[in-house]
Amino acid sequence: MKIAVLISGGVDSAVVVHRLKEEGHDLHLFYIRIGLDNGEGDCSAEEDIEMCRFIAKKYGCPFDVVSLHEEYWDNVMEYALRTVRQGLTPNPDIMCNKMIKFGYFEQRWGHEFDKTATGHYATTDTVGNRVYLATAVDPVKDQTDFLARISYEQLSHLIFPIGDMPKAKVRETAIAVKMPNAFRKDSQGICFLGKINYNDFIKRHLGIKKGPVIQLETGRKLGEHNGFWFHTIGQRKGLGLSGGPWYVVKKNIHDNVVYVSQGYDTEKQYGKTLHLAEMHFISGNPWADGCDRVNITFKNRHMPEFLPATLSHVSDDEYVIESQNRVQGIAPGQFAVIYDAASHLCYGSGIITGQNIIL
Ligand SMILES: Nc1ncnc2c1ncn2[C@@H]1O[C@H](COP(=O)(O)OP(=O)(O)OP(=O)(O)O)[C@@H](O)[C@H]1O
Repeated sequence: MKIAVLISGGVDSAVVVHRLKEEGHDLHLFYIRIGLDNGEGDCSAEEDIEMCRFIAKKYGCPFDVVSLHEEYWDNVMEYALRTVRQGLTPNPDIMCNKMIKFGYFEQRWGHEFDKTATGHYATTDTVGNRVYLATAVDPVKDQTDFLARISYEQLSHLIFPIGDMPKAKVRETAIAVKMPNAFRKDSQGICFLGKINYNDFIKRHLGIKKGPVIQLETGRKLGEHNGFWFHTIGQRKGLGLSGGPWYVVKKNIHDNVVYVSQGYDTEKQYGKTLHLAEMHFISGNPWADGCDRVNITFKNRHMPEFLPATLSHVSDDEYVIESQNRVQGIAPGQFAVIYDAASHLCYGSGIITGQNIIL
């Protein structure tokens, strides 16, 4: 098969190259440049590209560096800043996969190949005659949540050659074949948060606007913040308050107020009901005959646990998740990713809406 391989210079995609080459495929490697404005966050790119060159040479594969810098800025960054400005919590990694890696890349280069491969920890499964996104063998490394917004067409063209390997095995393989990046640290989310100082970035684009930090239960002013856009529901660190722990539990965007609640066990930071809009099912709605309290599992952020719950379709654009257990930090704007009850198939995702943000 002719396969385009997206490589980052990291160990996972390097092992993808090794595996596919061993299977005898015809590979073309691509590194995507996604620097931010002013080159922000792109300092490691040259080092990464050198690593990719080395891997391409080692395996005798053609290698290209392609730029999607502007597309990244116009789509992912624009979305992230717009979302933060609205007081919501964005997920740039999800958008980067949908719009950049599997959007523009596919349109311009990937479509010329039989498949596009990445080092994501995910698998696919066929049920009936439809392909579904499915979870990785290594539940801690599973990255299906970052892929939960891609289209069926995108999914159909993708393969995830290391999704059936535990991370430890990936590293062992890299060491065994003397991959120069075998001991490289894992990156944390590709696109944005892992590479730059998030607060500096937000400050540069949205500025500073002082406002009060108020204890929700008592209405007492505890301090000042620099703008609601620096704070997200469920946040604990970076509030600068003594006598904590303090959690952000509510925001008033209109008046620039951040509400906090004290203590590990404060009920205010938990909820069991999540309201979702803009539901997207990757391989079509699995409950086309009706979705009323069907058993599912879900994630409301990137984390190893799959939370048991039920899902109901309550109106045209609204779905509701009722979680069995209380969920910490339900942040509007974030994606709730929907899995089957066995946490095997990833059906898609909806965007969390909520009452803890006053517009
Ligand atoms: N700049 C890039 N250019 C091309 N492909 C990329 C780039 N960044 C990430 N990828 C692809 O997306 C996959 C997932 O990226 P992520 O940063 O989450 O990976 P990771 O688990 O640290 O993997 P790796 O060890 O390969 O970097 C990578 O394995 C790679 O296939």
